[in-house]
Amino acid sequence: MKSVIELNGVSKIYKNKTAVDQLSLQVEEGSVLALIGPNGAGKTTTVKMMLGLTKPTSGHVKVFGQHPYEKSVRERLGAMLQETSVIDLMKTGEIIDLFRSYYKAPLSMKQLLAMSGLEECENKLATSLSGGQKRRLSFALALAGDPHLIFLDEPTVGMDVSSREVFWRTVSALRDQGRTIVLTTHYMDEVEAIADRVVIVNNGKSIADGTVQEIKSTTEKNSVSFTLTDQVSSEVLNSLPGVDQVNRNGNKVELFGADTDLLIFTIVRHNIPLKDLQINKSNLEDALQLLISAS
Ligand SMILES: Nc1ncnc2c1ncn2[C@@H]1O[C@H](COP(=O)(O)OP(=O)(O)OP(=O)(O)O)[C@@H](O)[C@H]1O
Repeated sequence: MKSVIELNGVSKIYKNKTAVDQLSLQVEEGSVLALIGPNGAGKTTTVKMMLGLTKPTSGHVKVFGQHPYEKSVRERLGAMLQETSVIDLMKTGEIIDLFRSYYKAPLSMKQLLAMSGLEECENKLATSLSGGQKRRLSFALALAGDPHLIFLDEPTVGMDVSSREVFWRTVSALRDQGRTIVLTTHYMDEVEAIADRVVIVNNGKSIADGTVQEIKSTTEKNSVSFTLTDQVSSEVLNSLPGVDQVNRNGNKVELFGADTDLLIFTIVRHNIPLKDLQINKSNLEDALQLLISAS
């Protein structure tokens, strides 16, 4: 697979604040990379360096094998950044047309309105759009030049559930067409649904890098919990196949083990008398919090 973005030992220092610290990573063509981490971790600064909007203090950034501030690179990028600025007194359709005019082979107005879910807003003044609609306009503008590489910095903040659905369906379709997508978000369900690869950033450093499953498995703590309806000793529970740990409070029991299917098979096979059985799977949010606190 070809790398579209290469970061090699990249740091960014603002006065005496190190926002990004020796970050190296490659982004493969046709993939969705999610950069996640707490507020102030350095995600937006990293995206801005990939876009050529901020120069690294040290290290190298290459996009399509070139410096990101080259015109030929910029023509192939689209970005939806956190600030949504709306040009006063222009209609949604007029702003989209203005952005289309910057590119040699823009997408059509019809395509852009459909992809962003703004069909009903073409003739509305941009200043009268809701917060979520302004984010969608920002998405339409990012796509105006039919970009090969798309940056989405916290794209769905302010969008309602159905807008989010339209948004992620469009992003998935873009990936299926071979577009490369770099995403930052604080919504872990979105990362689990869309990302091919996740890089966790904390204090400007990459502290984990892998697929969603790989990241989750580094900290996985799956369990089944239930209420005993008859006496069973803790020794018996501890000795069951697949059980790594037992937490018990009277007749409330939680059995931990990597494979919850095996835990259920085991408790059925050993006729453990129980009610209110629940399966508890660790999620990406748990993994993120654990990895951050351990770093
Ligand atoms: N222009 C700037 N001047 C000085 N410090 C800055 C500047 N931009 C960012 N920083 C600092 O760099 C650090 C990283 O900021 P950045 O915006 O990249 O974080 P982030 O991970 O995107 O955060 P969030 O999730 O809140 O958007 C923060 O401590 C921030 O205050």
